[in-house]
Amino acid sequence: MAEVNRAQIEEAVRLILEAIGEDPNREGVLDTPKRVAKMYEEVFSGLNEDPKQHFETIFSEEHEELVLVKDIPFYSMCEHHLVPFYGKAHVAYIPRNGRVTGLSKLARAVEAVAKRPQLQERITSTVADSMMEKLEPHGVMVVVEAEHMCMTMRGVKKPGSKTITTAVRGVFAKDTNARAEVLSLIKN
Ligand SMILES: Nc1nc2c(ncn2[C@@H]2O[C@H](COP(=O)(O)OP(=O)(O)OP(=O)(O)O)[C@@H](O)[C@H]2O)c(=O)[nH]1
Ligand SMILES: [Zn+2]
Repeated sequence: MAEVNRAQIEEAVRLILEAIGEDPNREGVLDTPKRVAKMYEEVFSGLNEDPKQHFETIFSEEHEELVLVKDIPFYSMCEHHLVPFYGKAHVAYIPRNGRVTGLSKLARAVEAVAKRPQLQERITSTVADSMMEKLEPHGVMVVVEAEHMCMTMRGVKKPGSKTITTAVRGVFAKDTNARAEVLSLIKN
């Protein structure tokens, strides 16, 4: 995939500054195009990353029971408005055939998927599907809760409103108790 084109972003930001009626040569904003380009390179770095690559680390460990990493903070950018949405992701899975991955890899996958223009639903399902494909577990459950700045600072203006999305795969799709266990652990 193409790397971020910083010069092009700088040019675009200069144009935006001009278009909103700012003077792009004013001292305070002179370096803003450069700063924004650097920031976009950072916040969109996930475009160059396949979340599945993080699940190459597999330990052979006979634990065929729940693993949950909860309260993984993330920041993403809404693909409709390019403003942030952010919150927490909770990632659970039940390993199979000794295919246990590193705990940090669950957080790394969330990060890789979040750092792109995104929808909350797609973050949730992409993490779940990547884990299903690479770890072949009994099941995966991903819960994401977030606040969308496009709904708080503008538009409908509903600060404090939270969006919760879930993706359930494998055993979690069939077993209400398995889902309930994860939800109660997330709440406590
Ligand atoms: N499903 C989904 N919608 C999102 C997400 N982030 C932002 N949106 C919504 O995307 C929609 C875009 O709606 P449009 O009518 O095309 O754009 P808009 O006129 O700016 O909409 P308003 O936000 O209602 O002012 C809005 O309803 C946003 O709330 C997300 O992660 N998932
Ligand atoms: Zn938005």
